[in-house]
Amino acid sequence: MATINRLMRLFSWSHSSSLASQKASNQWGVARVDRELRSHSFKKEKPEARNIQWIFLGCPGVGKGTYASRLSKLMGIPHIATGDLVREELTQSGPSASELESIVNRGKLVPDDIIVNLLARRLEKSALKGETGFILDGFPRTINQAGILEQVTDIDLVINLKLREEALLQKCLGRRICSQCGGNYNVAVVNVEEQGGQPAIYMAPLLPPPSCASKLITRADDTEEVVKERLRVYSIQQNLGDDELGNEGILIGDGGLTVGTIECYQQMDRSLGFHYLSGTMWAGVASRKAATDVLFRYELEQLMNRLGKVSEMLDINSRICGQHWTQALGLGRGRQGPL
Ligand SMILES: Nc1ncnc2c1ncn2[C@@H]1O[C@H](COP(=O)(O)OP(=O)(O)O)[C@@H](O)[C@H]1O
Repeated sequence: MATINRLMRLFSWSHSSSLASQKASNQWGVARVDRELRSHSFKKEKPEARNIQWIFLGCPGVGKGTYASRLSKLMGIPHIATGDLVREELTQSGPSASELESIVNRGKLVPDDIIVNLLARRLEKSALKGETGFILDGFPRTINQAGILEQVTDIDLVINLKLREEALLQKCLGRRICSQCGGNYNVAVVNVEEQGGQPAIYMAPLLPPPSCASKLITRADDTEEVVKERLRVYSIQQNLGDDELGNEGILIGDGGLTVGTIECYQQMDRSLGFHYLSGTMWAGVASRKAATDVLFRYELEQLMNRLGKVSEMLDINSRICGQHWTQALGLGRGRQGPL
């Protein structure tokens, strides 16, 4: 049975449950997962029988959504962003939506039980379509979420992206969405000076086509005050996890890959199994701006075509990753709280 189906057996408990009833019943959590696990056989699937299961983590504005959605299109694997699931939920009317809206618009994290339930519903849709893999974006964000995911999936790769706070703030404030087609753009020209040994960062804007230009809207939680709060919440998670995040393992990046640099993309390529092509891809790339442009111009398409079967990719990944991602996150040590 597909991994997603196993996830669904675990996650599906009340698709119609409201925020209030979920809170009242307080029935979601690791204890419940443990109970469910005991009543089912959760034999892990053979990697060759399913598609990839990757995770993109990183601060608000780091670009994980952009990168994940591009990979998703290229590989034909669903891109599941928990932030999008939350925003979809906000379009529903009712007391749950307004309570959720107040959490999101204050820059806080949505409680684990709600986010897990939203994810379960999304995965059920995937399962009905016969999809067997995913690129998860923005989940897990707490140790509890990571523990739940770990119990029901075999995560192949976790990519942890990072960027200096000045650049993150500029990127979040520059984000725009086309109210008609839903396309994501960024009007900010990110230009952060070199400081204390940290390299300068330049990122060109990602401008909309003329057809979207007059229909751009800004997310309600992308105001300076809320972005700063989201970055603060995220940095608490990072600080708690940094000692483990730096470990070599399936969680790639030394405490996170700093995006916007050639090295980041090279390291990401290697980790995704593209290392044997990096020499060709990066030869002659002279500046950071060029590196960013090259990455997106290539769209990784040619690389993916040459990469071949998913099983081959998994094999490459397992050779790279000496340590399981939960170990890298310190889950084995009974830690609780945010990542
Ligand atoms: N895994 C999660 N756990 C808790 N809350 C989440 C999670 N994913 C998304 N959210 C909520 O949705 C909001 C928007 O998420 P997202 O679009 O990923 O934004 P960003 O990464 O830019 O902060 C978050 O600020 C948070 O309130």
